[in-house]
Amino acid sequence: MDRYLLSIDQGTTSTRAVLFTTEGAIVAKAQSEFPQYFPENGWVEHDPNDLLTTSIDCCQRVLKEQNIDVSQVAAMGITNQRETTIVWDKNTGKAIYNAIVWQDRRASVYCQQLKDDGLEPMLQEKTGLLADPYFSATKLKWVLDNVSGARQKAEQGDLLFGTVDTYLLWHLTHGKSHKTDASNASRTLLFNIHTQSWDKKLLALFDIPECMLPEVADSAHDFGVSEKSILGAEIPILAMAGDQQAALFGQACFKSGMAKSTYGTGCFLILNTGDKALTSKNQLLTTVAYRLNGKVTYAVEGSIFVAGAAIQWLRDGLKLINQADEAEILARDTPLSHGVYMVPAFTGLGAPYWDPDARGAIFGLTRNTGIKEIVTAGLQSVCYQTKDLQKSMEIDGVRPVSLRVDGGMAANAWFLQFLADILGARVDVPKVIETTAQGVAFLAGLQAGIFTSLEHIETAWNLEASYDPVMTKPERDKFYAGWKKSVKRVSSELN
Ligand SMILES: Nc1ncnc2c1ncn2[C@@H]1O[C@H](COP(=O)(O)OP(=O)(O)O)[C@@H](O)[C@H]1O
Ligand SMILES: O=P(O)(O)OC[C@H](O)CO
Repeated sequence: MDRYLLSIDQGTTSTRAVLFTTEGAIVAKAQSEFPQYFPENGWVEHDPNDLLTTSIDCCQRVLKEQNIDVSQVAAMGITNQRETTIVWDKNTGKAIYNAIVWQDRRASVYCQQLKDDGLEPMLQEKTGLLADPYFSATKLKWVLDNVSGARQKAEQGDLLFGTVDTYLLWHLTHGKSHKTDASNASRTLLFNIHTQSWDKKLLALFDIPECMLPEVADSAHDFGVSEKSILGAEIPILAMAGDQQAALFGQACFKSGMAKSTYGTGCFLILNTGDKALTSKNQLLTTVAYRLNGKVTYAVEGSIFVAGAAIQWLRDGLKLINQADEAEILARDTPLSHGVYMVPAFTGLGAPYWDPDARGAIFGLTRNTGIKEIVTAGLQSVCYQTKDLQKSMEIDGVRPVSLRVDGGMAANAWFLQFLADILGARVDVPKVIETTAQGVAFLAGLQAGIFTSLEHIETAWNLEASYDPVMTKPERDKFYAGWKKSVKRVSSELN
């Protein structure tokens, strides 16, 4: 009887369940979108129940459509949008407030205060992160400070905190397992990445009761079993990882110097630095890539908040295109000398600028500017932002030996060629671009003994296409100089 690995990939705009063979090939997938809530300017929320029900529904659909008996699923893994913060009552399982999404900027004033108080170097030293509202701690503090009765209940031990992995695990195991993995913990601003434990000084700073926090485990670990009533039989949950780290794993970037960049709603470039936790002097993040048998592999990360979302905005906001893939047709028909720059700082700027109050702009408009120039500038903005990250990594003394890409925008060949040109580096696309789901399936397979080693997993990664740079250096430098000038002009310091 065939056996399978099942992944839940709970993302920012949709949830997927992906079923893999025990060799790591995709058998089938199911996907569901859910509502986004924007209660105030800069706030982004999800209903936690939507995240749970879409996860269960996608698993049920994928198994049913393939007519697969649940007992054939050897193991499952959970990967998730990171940092998004949920607090729930452990007696009822009900969240006391909506999930506060990673993009949410409500804590920006508080974060500025942390910077003004000179606390950012200490935060960076312990956690590898910065004083930015992106991370969980300041969102969790907001819930405890603003939801009536929350702090008292938390102190009594009645409330639990989790990122989305933890929330799903707790519900799938009917409250039996309150755990996270080290890659997710490393995004909270509460976790000391050197000691691999919740940091007492940070818990005191943010005023977070330790009893709310999950136990932190390896990324491949026996997290519990899903309750029989949910999917028809118990399935061992053998892996959890933040989605970007899971993609690094799915891209088989196991050696120091290997990097991947995922182009979904945002873009996240992660470079494996092996057993060294590099402290960036250039505003990049240091993060746990994965932890196996207690051994931590670290990474540096550049996070860009708006990548594919810029194309979505051109489609849904400005209605300049009907479908995302039209962007490629328009770009192919646009001379590179068009002179338009778009800076999609819709929710501020992430790495390396970390300017939560910057807002977007389009520069260089003339009477000749039309739809195709603006759409092309949208695609190019994502390449320039990747260049910013590459430059920052170089200043920090690390240079990707190769860049493996994935995510929705990796379907756009024009974009990938311009990316290779602007980076002056080769860009590789794998055959399976569901690398996030694949990464956590690999991790679950490792724990189940289906994959015997990282070398074994490497054999399951296959190249689909490579893009080599053809642009000259003077041209590349000229385009990039135009971007740097534009990005300076959206800085919040000027507003
Ligand atoms: N051919 C394309 N060209 C440019 N952008 C695209 C293309 N296809 C999809 N996208 C963008 O990719 C994003 C979807 O990617 P996906 O990896 O599914 O995102 P997420 O997991 O963050 O929801 C959307 O923002 C969409 O605008
Ligand atoms: O849901 P995604 O794929 O946009 O990823 C979100 C990131 O994990 C946020 O840090």
